[in-house]
Amino acid sequence: MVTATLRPEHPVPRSLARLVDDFGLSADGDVDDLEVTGVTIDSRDVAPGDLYVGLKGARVHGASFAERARESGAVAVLTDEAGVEFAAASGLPIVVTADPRAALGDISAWVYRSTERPPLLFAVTGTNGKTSVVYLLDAVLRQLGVSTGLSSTAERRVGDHAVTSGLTTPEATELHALLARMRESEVRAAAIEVSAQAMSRARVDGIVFDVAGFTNLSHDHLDDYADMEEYFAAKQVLFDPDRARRAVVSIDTTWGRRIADESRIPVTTLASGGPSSTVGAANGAADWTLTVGHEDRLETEFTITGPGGQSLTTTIPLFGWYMAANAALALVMLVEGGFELAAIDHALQRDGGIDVYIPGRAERVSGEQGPAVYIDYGHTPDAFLNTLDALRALTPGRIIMVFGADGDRDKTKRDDMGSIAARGADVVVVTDFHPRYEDPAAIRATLVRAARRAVPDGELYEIPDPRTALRHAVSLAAPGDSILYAGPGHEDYQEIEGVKYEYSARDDARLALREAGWDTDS
Ligand SMILES: CC(=O)N[C@H]1[C@@H](OP(=O)(O)OP(=O)(O)OC[C@H]2O[C@@H](n3ccc(=O)[nH]c3=O)[C@H](O)[C@@H]2O)O[C@H](CO)[C@@H](O)[C@@H]1O[C@H](C)C(=O)N[C@@H](C)C(=O)N[C@H](CCC(=O)O)C(=O)O
Ligand SMILES: Nc1ncnc2c1ncn2[C@@H]1O[C@H](COP(=O)(O)OP(=O)(O)OP(=O)(O)O)[C@@H](O)[C@H]1O
Repeated sequence: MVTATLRPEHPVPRSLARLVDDFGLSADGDVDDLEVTGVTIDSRDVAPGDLYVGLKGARVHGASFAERARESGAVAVLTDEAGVEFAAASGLPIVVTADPRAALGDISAWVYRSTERPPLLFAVTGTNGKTSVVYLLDAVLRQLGVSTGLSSTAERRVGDHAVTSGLTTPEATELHALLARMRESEVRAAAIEVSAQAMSRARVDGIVFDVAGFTNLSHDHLDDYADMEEYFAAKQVLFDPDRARRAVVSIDTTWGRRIADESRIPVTTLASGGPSSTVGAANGAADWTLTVGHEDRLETEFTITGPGGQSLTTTIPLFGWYMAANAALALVMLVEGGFELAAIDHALQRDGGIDVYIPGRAERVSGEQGPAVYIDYGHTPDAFLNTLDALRALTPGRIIMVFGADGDRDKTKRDDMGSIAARGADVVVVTDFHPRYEDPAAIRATLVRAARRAVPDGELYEIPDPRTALRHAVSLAAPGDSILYAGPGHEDYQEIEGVKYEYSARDDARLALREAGWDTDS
């Protein structure tokens, strides 16, 4: 599936010969009179006037798509030595550099002039909470009257124009095009989600963020990284002076404490406490602290208190300590980005709290009557721990949890996911998520085994089809109960053996509720 990208609508042509000179590249073919108006690494995304970059991939060399790129209007190819042979048949001039991926950020910035008058740039990294913080930043900025842009796992957005995202963090070509589009649209501030993979694969190269935020670090992606230390190191790079000017770091995990201690940029710390906190407010050493006030299923009240006793009390229309922690991080990032706390307070009081919608994050799809049903994007042990802990405090009845695990992704987290679900919920329904190329029965078996080991006599069902699993959960639920369907979040597909089948958990849950005679949110 190729997703749409946002590019400048009125690109300014750049001389290819000048690019070759400025970057010390070698050219095979005549580049003298050529101009480029864009750059992409995907032949399916080529626009007329593009420089097509053929990257060596895990499956195939991108240069082998040069002919397709030419048919779509590419004017030249940039590739490595190995790619020259593949690109030759296209007849396009070929520009060569030893490591095109390493050059991609700077070259994209040059083509799109994206570093000229950029918006105020916020970056958010961490295992869980990145998307949430990005949406929270965006919401408060809008409430302050600022024109915004964002890049998240769910969507890329410039003003009110949005497209669905492919990756969490776009490749450098797409990201610089997005920033150029933001400049065209007079966007003043942008929030960008930065994954560890993005740092490891040079996707945010060529950008210096004004404020970088760190949420937390917990078990995930150990298919990509050898261990937690390597995973941490990938994220820590964001807090170097050539990547970010200043940082706001949650020190709820010891990893955050390390970033705060080891970083060479100014760091403001935040302590929120909470169930997975390993440091927390208890050590009293943070610049800002979070206190959670009244909580119910519809909103959470919280206070942040900072240097000199300055404070702000507000609400988010979401449940859970962890969402308040995400909001606190967003607010402190805004303060570090130059917005005055008093102005933020004024806007939030005027609007009755933070006016945010985060697609598929603890999103309630049920109505007033019947069980509460939440669709969530949680797919890590720590996400399970936090959402279940928050839900327990708000659920007078039973918690029924429906979940599966990603195929072809970190298998080592499945045991913890199964056992945390069994311990935190009253009933678990194990189902299929995205099996990809793995045997779905084997994925379920691991989750079921872990759940049984943790709670041997727990109520557990194994139902492969997610639609049937959800209906079974609804049939078990009564008013006062909560159903937490963790995994699919905002997604509108299920991926099986390379094919993405249409499936929206949010829509299906609404349908299942109506079938059972309960009302829904819409
Ligand atoms: C493991 C990994 O990172 N793979 C990425 C990699 O794929 P690949 O090396 O297999 O590429 P390939 O299919 O061999 O193709 C080689 C080149 O040919 C190009 N191509 C390919 C086919 C075609 O028709 N035309 C074409 O031009 C491709 O754009 C690519 O440049 O390059 C592709 C192009 O950019 C990425 O889409 C792909 O990300 C895959 C989809 C992926 O799942 N990545 C994950 C690990 C990831 O990055 N995740 C993080 C989120 C983590 C979180 O949950 O927090 C993220 O930031 O999204
Ligand atoms: N601060 C937090 N601490 C722990 N878990 C959280 C936190 N914020 C969100 N979560 C859980 O993680 C899930 C994913 O949240 P979110 O999408 O904001 O994180 P993310 O870092 O963007 O993840 P991804 O990159 O996979 O999209 C949520 O649905 C929730 O279950």
